Amino acid sequence: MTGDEGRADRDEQPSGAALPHHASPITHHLPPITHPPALLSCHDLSVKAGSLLAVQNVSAEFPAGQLSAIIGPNGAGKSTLMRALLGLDVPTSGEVRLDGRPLAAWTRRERAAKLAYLAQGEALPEGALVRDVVALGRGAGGWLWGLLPLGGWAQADEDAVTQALRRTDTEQFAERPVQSLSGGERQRVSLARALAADPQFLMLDEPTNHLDLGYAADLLTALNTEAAGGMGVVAVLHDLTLAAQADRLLLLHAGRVLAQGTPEEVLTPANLHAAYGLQAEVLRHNGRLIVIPEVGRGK
Ligand SMILES: Nc1ncnc2c1ncn2[C@@H]1O[C@H](COP(=O)(O)OP(=O)(O)OP(=O)(O)O)[C@@H](O)[C@H]1O
Repeated sequence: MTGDEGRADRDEQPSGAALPHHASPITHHLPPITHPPALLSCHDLSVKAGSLLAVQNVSAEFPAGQLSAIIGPNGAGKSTLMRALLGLDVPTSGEVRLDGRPLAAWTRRERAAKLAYLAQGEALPEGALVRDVVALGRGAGGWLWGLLPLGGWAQADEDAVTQALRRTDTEQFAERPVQSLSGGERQRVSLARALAADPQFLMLDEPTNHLDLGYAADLLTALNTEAAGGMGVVAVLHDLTLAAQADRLLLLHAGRVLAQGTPEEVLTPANLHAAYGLQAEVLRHNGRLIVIPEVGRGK
């Protein structure tokens, strides 16, 4: 029995059994049960990439219901950190926790049901129809010969695929082969594939790469919508003005945390100089931050 079930039993009053006047229902004396919000976190995490210690002593929290962006210069360790958060790379020390429990203690199937991953520059299977690609996202239980879902295919799976197509505005492409789509449209199909799994956390590595400003903004809007709906969204982003619209930022430099917090706390000229070796102005416009790097004019 879970704690919740026990609580429900205790709260239930026998039907028709009137309480004496002086006695108030027992529920009045109990504090409301509060569940801690879902959290993906890492604690003093160090991870090797090849022979290099690419992530060093990183502690950070990625709450559900928020869009968190991991930023930092090339080679800072962003992708390595994300892979470790997903359990794809094993840490050399420290640990990742999902809902307070070490990630290593979750089964592969449990992890696959909770965490969805959109890898950097992910290729889609040429020749496949969009709807079939999105359906692959429902394969957390595994696929037989890569074709048949092991757990059977229920109406709930079909509905989740349709919902994912709608949430990413890709329903219009559902019956088209993926190779007929533009880069930005394919990226939204990849996102739909990840959302079809109905994950608790959505992890994306440079999802706005190769997207024009319009598609990039659409994608960020879609991620904000998912976060507002309660999903934990963690994205590696290079564009700092886009990243400034996340709820939280984690700034990495040479594998270590240089700063973390709100965009206002992290995107300071001093932090940007320390991370990127860059003189930059940070402006506020209509409540948003805009990062303007100083670019030399040449001679
Ligand atoms: N297999 C490997 N063998 C050796 N070094 C590696 C390997 N994979 C990554 N690295 C190094 O680890 C460091 C961190 O790489 P990582 O891909 O995590 O950085 P990143 O911040 O995601 O970079 P980028 O923004 O360029 O994608 C880099 O210096 C990279 O060269």
